[in-house]
Amino acid sequence: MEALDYHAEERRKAEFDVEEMKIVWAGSRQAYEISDRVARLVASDPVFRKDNRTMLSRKDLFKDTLRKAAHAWKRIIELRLSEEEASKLRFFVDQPVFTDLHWGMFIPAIKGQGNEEQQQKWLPMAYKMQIIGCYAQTELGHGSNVQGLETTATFDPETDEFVIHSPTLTSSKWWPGGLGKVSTHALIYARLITDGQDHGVHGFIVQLRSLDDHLPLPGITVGDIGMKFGSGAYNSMDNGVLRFDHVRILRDQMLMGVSQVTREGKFMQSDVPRQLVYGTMVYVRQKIVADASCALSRAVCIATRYSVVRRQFGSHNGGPETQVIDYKTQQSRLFPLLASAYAFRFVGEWLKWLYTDVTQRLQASDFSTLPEVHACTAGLKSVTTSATADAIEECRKLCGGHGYLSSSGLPELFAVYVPACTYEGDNVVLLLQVARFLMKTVSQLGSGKKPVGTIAYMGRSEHLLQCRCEVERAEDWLKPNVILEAFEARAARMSVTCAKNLNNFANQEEGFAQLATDLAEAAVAHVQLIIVSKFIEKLQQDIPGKGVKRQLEILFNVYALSLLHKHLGDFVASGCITPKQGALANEQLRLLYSQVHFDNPSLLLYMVLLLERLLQSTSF
Ligand SMILES: CCCCC/C=C\C/C=C\C/C=C\C/C=C\C/C=C/C(=O)SCCNC(=O)CCNC(=O)[C@H](O)C(C)(C)COP(=O)(O)OP(=O)(O)OC[C@H]1O[C@@H](n2cnc3c(N)ncnc32)[C@H](O)[C@@H]1OP(=O)(O)O
Ligand SMILES: Cc1cc2nc3c(=O)[nH]c(=O)nc-3n(C[C@H](O)[C@H](O)[C@H](O)COP(=O)(O)OP(=O)(O)OC[C@H]3O[C@@H](n4cnc5c(N)ncnc54)[C@H](O)[C@@H]3O)c2cc1C
Repeated sequence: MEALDYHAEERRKAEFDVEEMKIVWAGSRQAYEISDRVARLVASDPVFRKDNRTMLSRKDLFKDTLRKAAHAWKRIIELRLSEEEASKLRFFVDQPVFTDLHWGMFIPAIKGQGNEEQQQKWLPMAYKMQIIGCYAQTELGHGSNVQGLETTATFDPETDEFVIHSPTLTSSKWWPGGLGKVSTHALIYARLITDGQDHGVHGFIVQLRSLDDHLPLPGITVGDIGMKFGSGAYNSMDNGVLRFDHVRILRDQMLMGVSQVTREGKFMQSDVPRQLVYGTMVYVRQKIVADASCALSRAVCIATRYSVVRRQFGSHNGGPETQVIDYKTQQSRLFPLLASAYAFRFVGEWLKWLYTDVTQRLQASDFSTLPEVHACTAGLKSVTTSATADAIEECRKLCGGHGYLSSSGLPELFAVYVPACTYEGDNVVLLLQVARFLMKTVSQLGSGKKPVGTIAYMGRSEHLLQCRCEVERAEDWLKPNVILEAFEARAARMSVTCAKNLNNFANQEEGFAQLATDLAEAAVAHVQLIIVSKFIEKLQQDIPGKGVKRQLEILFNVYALSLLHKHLGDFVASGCITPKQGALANEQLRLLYSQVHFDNPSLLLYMVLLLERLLQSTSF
């Protein structure tokens, strides 16, 4: 049977309503219709072709990218696409490009950290793309340590200006996307200095290039930092280097939404947390979680199609060889990745809600959920991108030799995706931020301050430290409450143990440094609990369509039990489950794999419907 006939056969065998499942994946019928419409628009437009990307030189790739970006903008205007449709179109063009940063960071930063006048001045030009902006925070010497940035912005009361300067080689801005060739402006993060006093890092809008001839302005040295990982991939982006030699800007070019400098040069810190200067990073981190589910679903689509079509060994009496998807080892490697794509999809939907909620609260000067939002966005960005990067590599291996061919789509997908573990915050550094939040929560348990939200379980830690999971048979692991309690007990015990061990150190900072690895692991346990709990909440919603909820329940159990199996040591060490119960969980997982198999190609193939037009380079 031809591969495509087989796919059609597999779809027909689906035990669930594939059309309804597409809507679950998209988040709503409207979102699905927009995605499908824009995906067809991109796939049918030869300008957006991607199959030649890995064969182009860096220069031709960059020209091709600019051509696509210009064509995308033209189509957005011609078709009067909405902001959501335009964002989808940029996403489906699927090539790192300067507009990612203009729309994804430069504009959000002005909206989040600029005052009303600054938004009115800069946003209309940015929306019309009369100016192109980038987000220039990282320097050659500092990326993770934002408070270590060296670029200076010194207020000159004589002229009512800031002098932007790069005092050292390591203060050179290094990495900002869009900086190397395209951006006319940058959002520069620099040390604010007034009257000799250093007020820490703040944002400044600085023009880099002339709007007439695009040449760098006086005092500006700017360029591209060169080839990056792999051919094609992120080389379509002009990540750049930038140095300032006493460049003067007007005082009103400091973003004044969070803090201000008066005409007299007085620094005014509004009664808002200084960390709002980090707000754009929080915004992008929550977007990256949803993006992880998309990248992961692409890789899993490719690996599933291969696994369904590929046959190897097992022929009897000249009959067909065995489909590799029937091998238990292939299933145990592939199906948890399929389940993870859904898990990240759903937690990404929830995180978008959490971010929207905190944005509304901030407008009412309610900062109460800011710490939790920081911990959730940092932790989920870290855990989902690390898992997705590993999963794309696993999908390459699941496809045998073909997975290493560019035409499989996997090498390019891997090369474009893996920097997500670094940009918007190194994943370990972000886990340590989560750990800081967990330790602060544990330290306050006796204070009467009741933990709420995603950390509420910590308020039940006394019970959780004693609890024993009620599992006597494999099928007991199919109960969401049993799984949830196991994950809560593991997370609570790992955090409480770290807190106890920290008390053995006279100096908390020294303890934190010595126990950093344990703290990072406790952070992962906390974040995985969030993902599991949000999957359960999704399943508690009304999910229409024949068999759709049943399939999602199977995927939930595959996701949770494969994690439990992978981290069995943590669970057993926390005392909440016994080795025998761990073995029963693994037994249940094996049973689940056989159920996922019969529907798996349909589950995945409908995602292929949405994405195969985009994976034009996938040739098998
Ligand atoms: C290409 C595909 C893209 C997919 C995404 C799709 C769409 C996205 C849209 C657009 C983006 C497009 C492309 C994205 C791709 C590439 C672009 C990449 C851009 C970048 O990489 S920008 C630079 C990113 N850099 C970082 O993330 C730096 C990481 N470091 C930090 O954040 C900070 O240095 C730190 C680690 C948090 C430490 O900060 P520090 O001031 O020293 O604070 P601490 O002393 O550690 O803590 C003090 C206190 O503050 C709290 N805190 C810290 N951060 C925050 C925060 N962000 N919000 C709220 N609260 C915060 C912390 O918890 C402490 O609180 P305590 O109560 O414990 O005191
Ligand atoms: C493709 C790409 C695009 C980017 N785009 C932009 C952009 O548009 N704008 C921008 O401003 N930046 C951008 N960046 C830069 C990016 O934000 C930084 O690279 C990132 O924040 C990591 O910082 P770093 O490079 O200093 O890594 P480092 O912090 O030097 O990390 C190196 C190692 O040190 C470890 N480490 C560091 N601190 C600690 C600690 N306290 N405890 C334990 N371990 C630690 C890390 O875990 C890591 O293993 C981009 C980067 C890439 C790769």
